[in-house]
Order: sequence, then structure tokens, then C-alpha cells
Amino acid sequence: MYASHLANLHRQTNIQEPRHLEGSIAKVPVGMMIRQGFQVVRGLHRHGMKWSGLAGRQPINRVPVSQSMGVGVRVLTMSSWPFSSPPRDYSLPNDSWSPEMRNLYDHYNALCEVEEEGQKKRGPWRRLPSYNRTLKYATGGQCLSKVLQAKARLFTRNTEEPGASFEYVVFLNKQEKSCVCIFQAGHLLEGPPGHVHGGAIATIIDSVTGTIATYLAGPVMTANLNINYRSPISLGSVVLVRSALEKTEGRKTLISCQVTSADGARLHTEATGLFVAINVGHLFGT
Ligand SMILES: CCCCCCCCCC(=O)SCCNC(=O)CCNC(=O)[C@H](O)C(C)(C)COP(=O)(O)OP(=O)(O)OC[C@H]1O[C@@H](n2cnc3c(N)ncnc32)[C@H](O)[C@@H]1OP(=O)(O)O
Repeated sequence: MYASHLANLHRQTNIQEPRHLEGSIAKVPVGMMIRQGFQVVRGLHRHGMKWSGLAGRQPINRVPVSQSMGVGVRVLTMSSWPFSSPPRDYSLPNDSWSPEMRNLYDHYNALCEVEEEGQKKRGPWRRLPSYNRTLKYATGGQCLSKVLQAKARLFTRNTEEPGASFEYVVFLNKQEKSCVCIFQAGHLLEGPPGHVHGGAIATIIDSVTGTIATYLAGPVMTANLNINYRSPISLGSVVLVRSALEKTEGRKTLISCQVTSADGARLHTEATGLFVAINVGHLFGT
């Protein structure tokens, strides 16, 4: 029953499954979720918090661990179970997008569907939805996030004002194991006058390479990011961040990345990212 509930939520929110979970939402995520859920709960205990259970549709209150355990009282605010409102997908167009960004979006969006014999079918590309909680996507869209509505905000999606910082959308090509991100940098990302800060460029590279690594390998963390800045990026301009799988080796996934002007003529940045598969409990010290 819980599996079908998850599958319904998937359909309602149009969240795509990562490749390794594709077609197996009823089989894999529940077991994974339970295992990881226990690890997270153990992690919460280690960090002085207590899990009070999942039951019921009432808001779940985090119970501070007894002071007799010698730790300060901390409370995690959890939202109700299940979601009371659908999560916002930040990868959809908004008014801050320039016409160039919108055109590129329309271009790749059109490639998500192909017409064969008069029928529309899925194309090689797909738009990845994007939320402000990393766990939501990293664990298959709906699994852990339904259990643990902790304040694990993704900072690239944490600015209220549209267009002020990171505006981006990622399209994934499953066959090629590659993705392209259309990125428009807002005024809050200024470094050198009129240009994008190198740390902000590293951030979008980490996010895009991390996204494809997660899609291909499940939960990962960046172990190494190697960046060469070739030419500055003007604030407000739209650039393409292309990433592709280079190789996998055990728990390691190596991703390459190039940031270019929208027409591809100018190389701004080149990078490689090494990602190591983790158990989500790693984030909680278990
Ligand atoms: C949809 C979601 C979208 C999310 C997008 C956002 C993505 C953002 C991703 C991030 O920014 S994550 C935050 C930044 N990263 C960190 O804070 C990671 C901190 N480091 C760690 O937690 C651990 O070092 C790490 C998990 C990366 C690895 O520790 P482990 O103990 O699990 O692995 P181990 O040290 O045994 O290494 C496993 C393999 O990786 C190799 N390795 C680890 N770190 C390396 C490194 N830095 N350079 C090269 N190789 C490295 C290591 O040699 C070994 O290779 P072999 O298997 O061949 O022996």
C-alpha cells in the first residue's frame, strides 16, 4: 500500500525516477527507504534528536532528547505527512528568464517528446525537476523526503527573488549519459565587477555534475572538483553547462563538464568532478 502511495505521488508530481530506480519504484525505493530511514533515525539520535514515528496524518513533532543525556535541546520542525501542498519545481520558466533562456528551454523541452507515426513519444531528453531539498531527488524523488522533512535546503534553490541568483534547468540525455544545464546568473552572484563569481560557477558545476552523478549512481558526494576558468561570464548572461559521464569505477563516478556561451562558441570553464557513492547515513555520521 505504501509503495502504491509513493507511485501515485510520483505520478502526481511528475517526478522522474533516477535511471537506477527506473521502473522499479514499487520494488527498490521502499526497501532502500526503510534501510536509510533507520540509518537516519540512528543519525538523529547521535545528534541529540529523537524520532517519534511516522504514524498518522497529523503534523509530526520532533521530540527533544532528554536533557539527562547531556545534550542541548534541539527541535526539528517536520511538515505533515503526507505533503499538504505540492513542492515547487524550480526548473520551470519564470518571469526573470531572459528570452534567450526561454528559447533554449523551449528547444530542449521540445526534444523531450518525439513524434513517431503520428504519435507523441518520449524523446532522448528529459527535463529534471528541481526542488529546494536535496534529499528529495537524491533518494528517488519521493522516498526519504516523505519520511524526513528536515530543513535540508539546497542553497542554489534558496533565494526567494526569481532571477536574483541561480536560475537553471537541467535536461538529461539518458542514452548519452550526459546532461545540459541552461544557467542564467543573477546579480547576487557577482564577483569581479559585472561578472560571475568563481565560487558561483563552481557551485553550478558541482550541482550539475552532482545531479548527473546522482542520476547514474544514486546518492553521492563530491570528493574532488577540478576547475579551469578560461573566460569570464557576464552577469545576467545565459550559458550552457554540459556534463557527461567519463567513467565509473566501483563507488567512484567521474564526470566531465564544460561551460560555454549559449551558442557554444566561447569556452568559459572546464571541469571534472569525482563523486563517491555514499550511504545516506554517512550524512548523519552513522
Ligand atoms: C539531485 C541532487 C542534486 C544535488 C546537487 C548538489 C551536489 C552537491 C554535492 C556536494 O557538494 S557534496 C558536498 C561536498 N562534499 C563533501 O563534503 C564530501 C566530504 N568527503 C566525504 O564525505 C568523504 O571523503 C567521501 C564520501 C567523499 C569519501 O569517503 P568514503 O570513506 O566514503 O570513501 P573512501 O575514502 O573509502 O574512498 C572511496 C574511494 O574514493 C577515492 N576517493 C575518495 N576521496 C577522494 C578524493 N578526494 N580524490 C580522489 N579519490 C578519492 C578513494 O581513493 C577510494 O578509491 P578506491 O575505491 O579506488 O580505493
